[in-house]
Amino acid sequence: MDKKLKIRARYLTKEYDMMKTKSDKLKSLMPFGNTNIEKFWALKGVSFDIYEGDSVGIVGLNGGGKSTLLNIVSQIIPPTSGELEVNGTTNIISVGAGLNGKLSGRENIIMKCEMLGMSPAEIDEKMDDIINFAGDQVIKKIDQPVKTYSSGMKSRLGFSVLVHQDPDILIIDEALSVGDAPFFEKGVARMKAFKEQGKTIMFVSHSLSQVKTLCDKVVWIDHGRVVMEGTAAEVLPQFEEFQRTYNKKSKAERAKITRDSGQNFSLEELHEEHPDDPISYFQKKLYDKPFSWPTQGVLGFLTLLLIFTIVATLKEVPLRTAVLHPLYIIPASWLLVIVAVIVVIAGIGILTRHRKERHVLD
Ligand SMILES: Nc1ncnc2c1ncn2[C@@H]1O[C@H](COP(=O)(O)OP(=O)(O)OP(=O)(O)O)[C@@H](O)[C@H]1O
Repeated sequence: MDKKLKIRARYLTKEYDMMKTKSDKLKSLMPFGNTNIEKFWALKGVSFDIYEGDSVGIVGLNGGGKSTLLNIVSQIIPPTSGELEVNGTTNIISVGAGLNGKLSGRENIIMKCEMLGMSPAEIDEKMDDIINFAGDQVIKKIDQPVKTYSSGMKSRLGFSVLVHQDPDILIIDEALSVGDAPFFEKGVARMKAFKEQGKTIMFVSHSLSQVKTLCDKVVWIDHGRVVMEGTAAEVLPQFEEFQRTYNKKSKAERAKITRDSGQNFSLEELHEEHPDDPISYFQKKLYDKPFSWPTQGVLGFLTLLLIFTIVATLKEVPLRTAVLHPLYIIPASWLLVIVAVIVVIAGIGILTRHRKERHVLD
């Protein structure tokens, strides 16, 4: 019988804003300011199919895009473009993800279990098992705020909640790397049990021996692209060889490779590489598109009109009179200030754009 397709990814991309200063953060909140912020492509067209019962390891160098990919598959963050189909309920575990630092360990267990649709009676029944599985350190601090836990303790707590659920697809980011040997063995035993039940697993780890133990397929991602996929025996030796060579490069060389690779990418080029696939795979999702200049102009005009109407209403001046004689409602000195502010904002925009272009050319 054919295995069911669980996850189908086509040309997933992710573009992040590189917010370096407070003003970048402010700009990113405004529809008009976002276009000047430096961008970084963390994923550049990742495609794969994962079937029921597959246990897939995602390997790659630091910053290769593994966590970004898992967060997209778990639907925690949206992709910039591409198509994702997930058939089944997913659950992600990464260091501290989804835990609230202000709540105690016990309250976090309740919160996560409720979010996963468990009833209070079910949560009560599983509570002791979850706490015990997380290990001695967590047991001792279970009624203290999670912000006082080490990252390893947070991860073990999250992992323990995960393995006491019944999701179709388990998505695990580095969770097993932070435990001691007994925790790792318990974790591996649970994962193997999940595998035997036919669950689908996606697993990110820097420990290649963990990947070898748990995964029958491996996808190697480097600088946002799939380099190779196959069995652990096929992929891991080549990845290790690549890792050895890469690690010989200086820190500066590695930083340059990452920076260049994050910037030298466009959706148009990706489409040119795959001309037979639907154009919709290579278009930014609506929420990721910056407003075009004409749209920005129309929105700016409508905003000013709204402010004008509000001021006219507050001053009880009929709108027609206010339009014909704007100085009735806005004193000339205010007008001067408004014009000056607009000129300064436009000037800063032009200057930062000019600086950014120079920086890219340098
Ligand atoms: N929110 C963000 N804003 C800007 N850049 C980001 C953001 N999150 C990740 N990045 C960048 O995207 C790239 C991929 O990051 P990601 O965490 O997905 O890689 P990774 O393979 O999981 O890395 P590691 O193995 O070190 O955990 C990195 O260069 C990272 O600096």
